[in-house]
Amino acid sequence: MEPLLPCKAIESDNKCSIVLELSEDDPLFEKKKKLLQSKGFNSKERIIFKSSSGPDYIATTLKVMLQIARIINLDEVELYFREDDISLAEDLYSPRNELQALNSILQLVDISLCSSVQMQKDLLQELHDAVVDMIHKFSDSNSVKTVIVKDQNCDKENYLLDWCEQNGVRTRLQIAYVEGAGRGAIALEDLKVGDTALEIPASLIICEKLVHESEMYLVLKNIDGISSETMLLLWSMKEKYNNNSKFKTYFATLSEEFRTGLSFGLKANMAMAGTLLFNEIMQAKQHLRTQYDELFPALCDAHPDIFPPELYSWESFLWACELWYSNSMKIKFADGKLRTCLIPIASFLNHSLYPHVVNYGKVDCATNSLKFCLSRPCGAGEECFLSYGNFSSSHLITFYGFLPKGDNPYDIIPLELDDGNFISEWTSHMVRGTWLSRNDKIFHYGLPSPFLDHLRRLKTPVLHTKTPLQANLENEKEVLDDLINMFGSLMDELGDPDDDDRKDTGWDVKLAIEFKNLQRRIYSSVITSCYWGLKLVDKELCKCMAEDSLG
Ligand SMILES: C[S@@+](CC[C@H](N)C(=O)[O-])C[C@H]1O[C@@H](n2cnc3c(N)ncnc32)[C@H](O)[C@@H]1O
Repeated sequence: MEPLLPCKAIESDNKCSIVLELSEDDPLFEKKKKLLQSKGFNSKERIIFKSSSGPDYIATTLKVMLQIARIINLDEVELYFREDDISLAEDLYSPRNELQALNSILQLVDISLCSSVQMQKDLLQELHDAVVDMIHKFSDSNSVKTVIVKDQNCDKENYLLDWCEQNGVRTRLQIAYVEGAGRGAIALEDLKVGDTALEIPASLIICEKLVHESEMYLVLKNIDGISSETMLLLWSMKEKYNNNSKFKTYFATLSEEFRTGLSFGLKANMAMAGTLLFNEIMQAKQHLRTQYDELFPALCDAHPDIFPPELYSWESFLWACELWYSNSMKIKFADGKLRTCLIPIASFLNHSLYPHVVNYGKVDCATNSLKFCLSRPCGAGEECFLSYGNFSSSHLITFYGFLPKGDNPYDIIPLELDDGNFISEWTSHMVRGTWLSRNDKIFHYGLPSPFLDHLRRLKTPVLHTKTPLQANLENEKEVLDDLINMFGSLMDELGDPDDDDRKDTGWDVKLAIEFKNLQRRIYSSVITSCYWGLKLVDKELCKCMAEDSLG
């Protein structure tokens, strides 16, 4: 769930003002406040609209609001990699940020619409339409074609859909197989911004309540430190085989194998050696194995009637882990508690870097249901996507088993550096593919400024005999040379791409090699950008020396 923009609207007869406020609870408050100030804004800004303002005024004012809302909605990675070069046309940070910022403004306008007098209503409606128009324009320029796989049977899914509808689910989505992602949810009709694509009554959400009602709870509640997630996992291992289960039709739609990184075989493990993915998968598997060994066979030995040994093998445990990792959602219930849940139908929604549904995860107290409302339009026949979160590809492969299409801004390489004991805004540094940057100019080279600044400060510029600019440029060359060496060594550690066994068509080996190639591509983009940077710096140095020799 993404945070909602903390804004408030204030009204008076023929004008209204909207307050955009950066919450002091935001963990990135100081950094965002500084950025807002650098653009001439405070952490709390009131924007005034008058009914006689006219469309140009509305468009210009919305632009200002968007600038503020974008900063308020930045996440840590976006903040680290932001490019504040004034020569860049727009402060566009990422599709995620743009959609979140626009929707946060829309939400605020809509809240004000509900409680305003007629004159303000017209004005706010105009504002609402202008924001929706901006979302449409942005959506059109980022749309992806849906390819439905026609010859796949969806009987089980349709059966589940019927059962859910009989039990209060309202859906404007149908289930179909889509290319490269198993099943997905397809819009049955044109859906607009704000429309509810899917509504699930709380009674159909699978959560800890079901464990509490089962006989295994009497045993599990006495285990020190066991989490409700682990209890649910153990419950689902057994419930899957329960013919009288309320959720029988749901369990019938689940795959026998999930094919996430947790199921990678030996060859795939070898193929991804040296990558970030290898570390992530090994750590996760080790953690799960320890957890399993702490519980089994002890539970089966002590309570074979409740935990039949044939249902509680390591393989079954891993299946349940993959189910919960790849299909669960964290939901806030009416009592204010956050619970990890499985949600029939909603779990057919695939992930996208450019999702339709951004804000979800809170049970609506008025209807006691969970609503999936659109943050951007979704046309009839188009696949409706969620965002599972701002995850790197290694995380998505480990816990979900796929590499997302398109440029993932969260594919970062964390770097361990000498901290140089500098007081800095950033305590850790990272890089990502420089193709994601829009600034390849001198002193930028597509690389993040906090990282470059850190490296510059690690070097001591020679300032005595040369002009400061010349000294800076020489310092810059050393930084770039160091980077080329550093990323050259990292690239070598990944081995020769020709050694990757591309003939092996196993799904896991394929994914492992795809990831390794992604990591190579990131390293290679950094190296290429540094060589480009060296050229720019050399050119500038030549200019400097020519000017010096002219006196
Ligand atoms: C919550 S389920 C979504 C429904 C799933 N496609 C199915 O057939 O059950 C999550 C799983 O869907 C698949 N998935 C989700 N988004 C995907 C994407 N963008 N590309 C490929 N596979 C995706 C992955 O297998 C992931 O573990």
